[in-house]
Formats: sequence, structure tokens, C-alpha cells
Amino acid sequence: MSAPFKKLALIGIGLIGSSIALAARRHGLVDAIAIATRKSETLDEARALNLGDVYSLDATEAVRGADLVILCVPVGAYGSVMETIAPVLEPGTILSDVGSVKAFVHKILAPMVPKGVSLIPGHPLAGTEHSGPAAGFAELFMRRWCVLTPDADTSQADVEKLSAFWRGMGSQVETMDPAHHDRVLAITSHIPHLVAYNIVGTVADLEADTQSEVIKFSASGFRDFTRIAASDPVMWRDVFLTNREAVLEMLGRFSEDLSVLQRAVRSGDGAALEAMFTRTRAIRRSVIDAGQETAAPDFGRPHQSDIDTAPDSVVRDHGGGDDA
Ligand SMILES: NC(=O)C1=CN([C@@H]2O[C@H](COP(=O)(O)OP(=O)(O)OC[C@H]3O[C@@H](n4cnc5c(N)ncnc54)[C@H](O)[C@@H]3O)[C@@H](O)[C@H]2O)C=CC1
Ligand SMILES: O=C(O)C(=O)Cc1ccc(O)cc1
Repeated sequence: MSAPFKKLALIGIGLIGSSIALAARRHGLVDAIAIATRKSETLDEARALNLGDVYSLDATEAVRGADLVILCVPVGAYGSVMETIAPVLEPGTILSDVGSVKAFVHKILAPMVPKGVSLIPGHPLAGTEHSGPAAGFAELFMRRWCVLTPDADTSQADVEKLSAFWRGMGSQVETMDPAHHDRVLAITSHIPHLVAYNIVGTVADLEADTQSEVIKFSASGFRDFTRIAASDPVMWRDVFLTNREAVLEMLGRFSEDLSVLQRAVRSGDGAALEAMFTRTRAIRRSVIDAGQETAAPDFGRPHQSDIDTAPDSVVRDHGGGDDA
């Protein structure tokens, strides 16, 4: 039986592109995978990992004859990539992406989409702080959401075909308005990253002796921020350059709430602090109930040496996930 798509072209083959390649292949969702990227070292790495069937430094070669094209590059590169590939996109092709922002993606891609090509931007809400072709793994999208942001006049059949592709890789799919996506992601993903970059940046600016103590004793909240703040600098630069309005709106609310907490700390208002921390604990509970996290204790998770010697069940509960 033939796969739902004949030829998948992946433009960019880092964490997300390579995970799509592995998952699409594993689940028989495409007949062939063409990979294009900018640097020959990255392409060589993808080839060595056997991620695709054909490899090219020329995106037009990968896109020619593809019925599904997915941009997997930082959003700041979309304009130049699209200028290159637009002339060879064929009618009937679905053009999608995985970028972390969506209104900007519509704005930059839509005017260049040839007639007969369906533009259906997407965003898998799944990732890690690692990047590059070797960082990918086929299970990345399992039980994670993928948000699609088609325009109202996009072919429903094409939206369903792309949804089935993501479901085939284990995702749950929801469609959303791009501006709404950007507001939701500003608070659930973009600002948490900004806060992490900021707190780790504050430590980076501390005087040397205090800094080395913070690092030495970092088995606490700080450690978790360092994971997020290790995320790809170019990708995150582009997120903040292209989702400016929504980020600034949510950052305004965040700063107001921080000032309220600051005042409670300064005035010793224990009741206010306790009330706030009780509300946030309930949000954590709802994230777990929504299946986006487990209740397994995270602080004190084992190191690699513990994982190597631990029984399987312990590794499953504590060590799985992002670094797989
Ligand atoms: N890292 C994450 O956790 C997630 C990332 N995303 C989105 O996925 C996209 C890709 O991110 P990752 O795979 O994490 O990045 P990555 O850094 O692992 O891979 C990016 C790839 O794009 C290539 N590239 C960069 N500029 C290019 C250009 N001008 N032309 C051609 N290729 C170019 C790089 O060589 C690399 O192959 C981004 O738009 C990001 O917003 C979405 C969900 C999660
Ligand atoms: O590693 C993490 O904590 C993430 O938050 C991964 C992530 C990064 C960017 C996205 O657009 C979606 C998911």
C-alpha cells in the first residue's frame, strides 16, 4: 500500500526536521524523504544518520516533485528559503512549517505561495534544548499537541491530510487562529524561555566567587532554568523578533504580577504569598491532569551513572524524555 505522501521535502534538518524524518519513516507516512540544508557539514551528518533518501544543498532540488514540504529552519530564514523554493512548488503540494510563531509565518509566506499550493502552517508543541540532526528522535511528538493554523479558505481535505500526518507520528492536532496561537505560546513557552535566559544571565554577571558557588550548589530551581536557557540562541532570537507584540503584552502582565509579589515579600504579607502559591499549585495539577506532565518527582532526578545502573522502571519514570 502506498503512503499518504509520495515525497516529503524537509528544509532544515535540526532537532525538529530529523525527528519528523525518523517518525514519518517509522510510521510509513511517506514514500521518500528529501532533505535540504544550508551547510554541507549538517547535510553530511544527516546522511550519516540515514535520515532521508536524497540530500541536497539546493532546496529547489528537494522540493521538486514533493507533495509535502515542511520548513524546519529558524523563522528568520523563512523569507530567503521561500524565495528560493516558491518557483518549484507544484500545484497540489501542501506547504507547512514547524516554527514557534505563526502570525509572522502567514505574513511572510502567504504572498509568495503559488496558485494551487495549500499553505498550512504548523507548530509541534514538543522539543528539547538540543539542536542539530543528531538531536532528533522518532518519539518526540508522541502524545504532544501539534497546532495547525490554516486560513479559512484553505482546502479542508488538505488540512485533514496534514492532520492525519501528525496524528500518524503520535500527536494530537488542533487548529487555531495564528494570532491566538501567538498569545497562548507567548505565555506558555516564549516568556518562560525569556525568564530562564534572564535568570541565568543574572548569574553570568555575578562576581566570580558567587557565580562558582551558584553553579556548585545548583541542585535547585536554578538548575531547571539552565536547561531551558541552553536552547538554541538563533532560534530563540528569531522567536522574540517575530512575536514581539504578544510577548510584550504578556510580559506587561508578568511584570505587574511580579511587582505584586515583590510588594508582598517587602511588606511580609504571608497571606498574600500563600494565596498566590496555592493558586499556582492548582495550575500544576491541571497540567498533569491534561497529560502534559507526570507527577513523578523531578527535583533529584538521577544522573547518567544512576540511569546506567538503574532498573528499567526507574529510568522510565525519571530519565526518559528530552535527552532520549
Ligand atoms: N527546538 C525546539 O524545541 C522546537 C523548535 N521549533 C521550531 O522548529 C524550527 C527548527 O528548530 P530546531 O529543529 O530546533 O533547530 P535546529 O537548530 O536544530 O535546526 C535548524 C536547521 O535549519 C538549518 N538552517 C538554518 N538556517 C537555514 C537557512 N537559511 N537555510 C537552510 N537551512 C537553514 C540548520 O542548518 C539546521 O539544519 C524553528 O523554527 C523552531 O522555532 C518548534 C518546536 C520545538
Ligand atoms: O524544551 C522545552 O522545555 C521546550 O519548551 C521545547 C519547545 C521549544 C519551542 C517550542 O516552540 C516548542 C517546544
